[in-house]
Formats: sequence, structure tokens, C-alpha cells
Amino acid sequence: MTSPDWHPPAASGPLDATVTLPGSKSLTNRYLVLAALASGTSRLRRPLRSRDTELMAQALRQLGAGVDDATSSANALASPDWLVTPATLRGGRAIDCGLAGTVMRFLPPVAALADSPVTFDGDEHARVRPMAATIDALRDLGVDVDDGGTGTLPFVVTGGGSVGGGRVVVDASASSQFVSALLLAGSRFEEGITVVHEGEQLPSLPHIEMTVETLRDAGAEVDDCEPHTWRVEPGELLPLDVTVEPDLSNAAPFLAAAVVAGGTVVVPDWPQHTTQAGDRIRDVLDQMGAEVRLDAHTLTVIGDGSPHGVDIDLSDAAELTPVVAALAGCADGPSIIRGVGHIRGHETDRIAALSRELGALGVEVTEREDGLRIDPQPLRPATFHTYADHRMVMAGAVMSVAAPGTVIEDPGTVAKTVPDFVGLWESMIGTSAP
Ligand SMILES: O=C(O)C1=C[C@@H](OP(=O)(O)O)[C@@H](O)[C@H](O)C1
Ligand SMILES: C=C(OP(=O)(O)O)C(=O)O
Repeated sequence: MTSPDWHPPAASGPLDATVTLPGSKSLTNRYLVLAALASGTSRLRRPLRSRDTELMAQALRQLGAGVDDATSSANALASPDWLVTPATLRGGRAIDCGLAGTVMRFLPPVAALADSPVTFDGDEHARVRPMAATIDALRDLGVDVDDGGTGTLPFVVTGGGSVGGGRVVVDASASSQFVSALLLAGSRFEEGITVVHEGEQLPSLPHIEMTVETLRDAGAEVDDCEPHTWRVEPGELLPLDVTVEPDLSNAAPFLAAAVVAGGTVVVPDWPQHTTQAGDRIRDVLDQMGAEVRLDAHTLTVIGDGSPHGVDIDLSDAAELTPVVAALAGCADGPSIIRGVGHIRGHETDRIAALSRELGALGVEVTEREDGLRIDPQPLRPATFHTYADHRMVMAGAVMSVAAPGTVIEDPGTVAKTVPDFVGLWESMIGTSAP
């Protein structure tokens, strides 16, 4: 069911806002998986509560783990902590992946450890997302996967209680998540896991680094010395007590708003060290002419209302593409975004969707095999369609700053990662002064 159209308010002048972002999707869902495979109860502080993470929590419960709310003593206003209690994994369940890449990729290797078959399915849009690398890798490891020959959801994983593990070759050109998935479960395989990527490209590498770092946080022995090869030794995972960083990719549309409207947007709790790919937004905004300052734990972005065009490779932070493309559509010159061909397999074909929707607002967009060329033109408001893609809602919101009157279709889809996006956005725009 789609949600009613959203009419984002127009900014009446420069912004002066502080925006506190919810937790990182990628970190929350990695911690949940590792905690469910650990040797004792874990505490996740300030986890993201959104559709993707609730789906992960629910799936792990179905596999036998306990995932329970616990009030956070540190900050009663923050989302409740999650206490995760591992248990012997059980099958015989049907898991709903929604449209979450992290659920559909990370959980099949976990389900292979369960004692009976586990069925995976998801949204209509999920059924066209690439899954073959996960399915083939599991089969190479001796796990039975019945996908009816499609290479996509739905499928049934039958592992029989244990996985031998060993060396497996995957082509992760379509998603880094294929590598992360095998590594996350790999320490529980009898021989651990060695994953070798062989393929044309490896997008979103920081996300694999995040997987390696979170595994090490849980005490796993991981060797990533050799390019495109990762080894996780078999062994116990330790319980975690972690605080989830804010989601830096989800900060991007708010920071971009300062660049388009002019003024200042501040994001508290920005980490000094992070494996989040979204941290790349600092460099992108700097290249587009914004003043970007990271002091202690606060990121400040100051814009003058006139972003510059850029020629930029976003292969390591592909999830930023929709917001950066929107910013480029409001810029003072042309832009090229390179290295992101694989985002045709994200929540929707993002290259086609951005081309169509920016085009409807007047921007000249050329689809390239590996990205987009964007030539800004005078903008006109229009309805911005969102294709069940949370980041299309974010891109549309950025465009609405430069093209007031723009209407966002199905804004509710943003609940995939930021359920309160509309509220946060409207509060931020409300700080604009004539
Ligand atoms: O592992 C993760 O948490 C993610 C990996 C990336 O996927 P791709 O490698 O498919 O780009 C990223 O775009 C996605 O939003 C989250
Ligand atoms: C690609 C994304 O999500 P997923 O984790 O579903 O792949 C995204 O959030 O931009």
C-alpha cells in the first residue's frame, strides 16, 4: 500500500538547523547477526529502528534468537536498546526480507546453520534484486538451495544444522553484500570461511571493511591482507556491548539541503573514525563548494545556495548516488557520477529512476553504463516518483528545495531506514529565515 503524497515545505531563506539522525542501518544489521551467533547475550545501544532492522530482528527471532527491547539508561529519549540472546538455530520458518539487501544477503548463510529448511521471500521489488552469488556460494559449500532456477527470491535454504565451510569463490560485482554475508556467518562454519572475489568490479568496499571490523569487535580472527580475499577462522563470537553510530548516508540529504538552500546544518555525534561509506559525503560536499567542518563529534555544513558540478567516482559509497545526483541537478554546472553501474540492482534501477525523475523537473540527464551525466537546467516543480526506494524520497526532498512545489509520491517508503524522515525534514526547513 502506498502512502499519501508529501508536499515538502519550501525554505523561506537560509537554514539554521541541527539534525539528530537515527542509527546506521548497516551497523545495526551486522551487530544483530553477529549477536545472534555469539556465545552470550549482547546489548545494542541506540540501534536503528526502521523497516530494515525490524525485519532483521524478526527474522532472527524466527531462527530462534531472542531480540528484546531494553530501556537505555544512558539516554531515555533514544530508541530502546536491543538485547540479543543467541540460541540453537532452528528452521521450518518463512523469512520476510522486505526490500532489505542486508536481510536477503546476510541471513541465508545463517539459515544454512539451522536444523531444517528456511524459506526466504520479500517485496515485489526484492524479487528482482541479484541473489545468484549467495545461492551459488552456498551450493558450493554443500548447502541445498532451491530457487526454482531463478537466481532470485523466493528460495529455500536447507543446511541441516552445520556447514563445513572452506574456500569459496564469489563474483561480488553486483553487491559487496555477497562477501559480507559469507564472512558474517563464516566463523560458525566448521572450517571457517575463505572468500575470494573474482569479477569485473567490487563496489562499496567500505561495507566489507565494516564487516571485518565488526567481526573483529566480536573477537573473530579475520585475515584481509590479500586484496579481494578474506579469511575468517572458525571459533566462538563474543557477546557485544556496542553503541550504534548515526547513519551517515542518511545524514546526506539534510546536509545537501544546506548546500542548496544556503545556511547551516549541523549533525551531532558524527564519528571521528568510522567504516561507514556515508562518511564520504564530507568530501563530496566539499568538492561541490560547501564549507565542511568536523569538530570533536559535530559535523557542520555551510552552503551558499549554489552547489558546483563535480566529476566523481562513487563506487565506494554507491548508496550516496541518489542524493548526490539530486544535488548535481541543482548545481551551477554539469556533473558526472561514475562507478555505480551496480545500483541498477538496488531497491530499484536507480540510474533509470533518477534519470526519469530529475528529467521530469527539467534537468538534462544521460544514463551511462556506470552512472549518470547531469546537466542542470531551469527547474520546474513536478511529482517525484519514488519506486519503493527510500533514497528516491531523499533525492526528491533535496530537489524540492530548489524546485518548491515539488510533490513526493509515496514518502512512506523512506521508513526502510528513516521512519521519521518527513518530521525531521519539516523541522529542518522550519528553521529557514526570510
Ligand atoms: O552491506 C551493507 O550494509 C550495504 C552495502 C552496500 O551494498 P552494495 O554493495 O550492493 O552497494 C550499500 O549500498 C547498502 O546500502 C548497504
Ligand atoms: C542499497 C541500499 O540498501 P540495501 O541494504 O537494501 O541494499 C541502500 O540503502 O541504499
